[in-house]
Amino acid sequence: MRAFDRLFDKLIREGELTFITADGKTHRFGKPSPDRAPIVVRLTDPRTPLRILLNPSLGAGEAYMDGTFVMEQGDILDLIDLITWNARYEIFGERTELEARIRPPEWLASWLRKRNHERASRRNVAHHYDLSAKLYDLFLDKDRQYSCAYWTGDPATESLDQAQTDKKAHIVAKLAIGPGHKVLDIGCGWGGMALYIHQKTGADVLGITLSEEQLKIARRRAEQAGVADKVRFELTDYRTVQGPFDRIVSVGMYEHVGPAHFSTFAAKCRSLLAPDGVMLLHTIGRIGPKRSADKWTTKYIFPGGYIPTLSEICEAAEHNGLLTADVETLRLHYAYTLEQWLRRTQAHQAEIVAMYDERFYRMWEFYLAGALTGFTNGEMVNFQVQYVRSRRALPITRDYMIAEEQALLDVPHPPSPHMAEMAGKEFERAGE
Ligand SMILES: C[S@@+](CC[C@H](N)C(=O)[O-])C[C@H]1O[C@@H](n2cnc3c(N)ncnc32)[C@H](O)[C@@H]1O
Repeated sequence: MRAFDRLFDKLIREGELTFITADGKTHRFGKPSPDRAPIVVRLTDPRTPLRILLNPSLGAGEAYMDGTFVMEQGDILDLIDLITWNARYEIFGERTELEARIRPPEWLASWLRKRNHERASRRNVAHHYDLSAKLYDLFLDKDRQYSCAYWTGDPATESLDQAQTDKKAHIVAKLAIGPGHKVLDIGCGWGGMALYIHQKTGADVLGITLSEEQLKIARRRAEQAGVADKVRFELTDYRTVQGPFDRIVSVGMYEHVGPAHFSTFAAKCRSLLAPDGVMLLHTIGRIGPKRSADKWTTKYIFPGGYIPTLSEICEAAEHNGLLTADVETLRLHYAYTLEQWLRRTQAHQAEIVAMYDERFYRMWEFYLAGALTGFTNGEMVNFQVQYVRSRRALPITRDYMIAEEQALLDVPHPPSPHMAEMAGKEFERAGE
């Protein structure tokens, strides 16, 4: 237990954390804080401290799933928040002494990292997205957007549905889509973005996914909306889709690509994009140095997952003829989104346990709580990166984005003069 005590002694400075171990002993760390209620965890299996030392997130995550890591005071979000808050400057992301001694260094880990070839990608996607659609209904918004929402109002009172609608508008505005355009949505999920694009712009859209469950639902939605000839969905890997497309959008999919394939992804998008085309990539990103995803997450939640840094994204684009026209960092939007997903999951605990079991429920709760703190205390943000092939593909200022977004949201706003310039037409300001 000495190494375990040393680890938490070093780590917990603000707030109070107590472990009660299987032998009934109490190990208290940190000090009381006016901002944080004390947290008490009972470890019912004597092996858990060692498992945590060997690999903190894997050891704690598995023990939490197994029910041998029991929250006696506070919930799992309070605990992960306390740990990641304290760790944010000191040893965040560094290894425990024991872990460092037995695990390969980062260069070797990244060399050994599994490549997401096509068969592996299909298997990885099925692991996560072919879970029951009912599970996703319980915690996502009505349109089943499974990516960071865009909060324009007060996140305490704004609805998740509104923030997800605003996300779609924010992205589509950056694509400057016209009615005759052909649009590709790489990683289309349950089809919400593709249907929105067609409904708002009249463009033809092809959405691709590797999840059979998502495909069935997306196709059914297009049929029910009477637009199945305009909004098509295919079970296709990004590497095999055929172009060209005037616009490409990819939201929350790049996290599945993996660093060994960033260049392939960029080259493929370049080859699919028309010469005056525009692409918008929306992905979770890492603000610290390159690092593999943690072991618990890749084992239980996103096998093959990898969170890119902005430099990795940009390097792949630069080497493959995609001009980065615009970058936006969404710093806290995913924290607000994940908080809603976590609270909804917790509110539906009984249904989720009935659908799967206690262990699955605790796994899902641990996943969302851990992800949330990644965006509040850790190294996670969201990047929206806009690409073009030609520097003349878009207006020269960003005004068109604001005008387009407001038009999509039906907010009265004078259209940007650059929109007319872009369309090669005389601009007429409404009322003039
Ligand atoms: C987090 S979901 C995002 C879904 C949707 N864009 C959204 O925002 O709700 C990731 C999507 O990427 C898709 N995906 C992952 N790897 C893929 C690949 N190699 N080719 C095509 N789609 C892939 C998954 O099938 C899934 O639809």
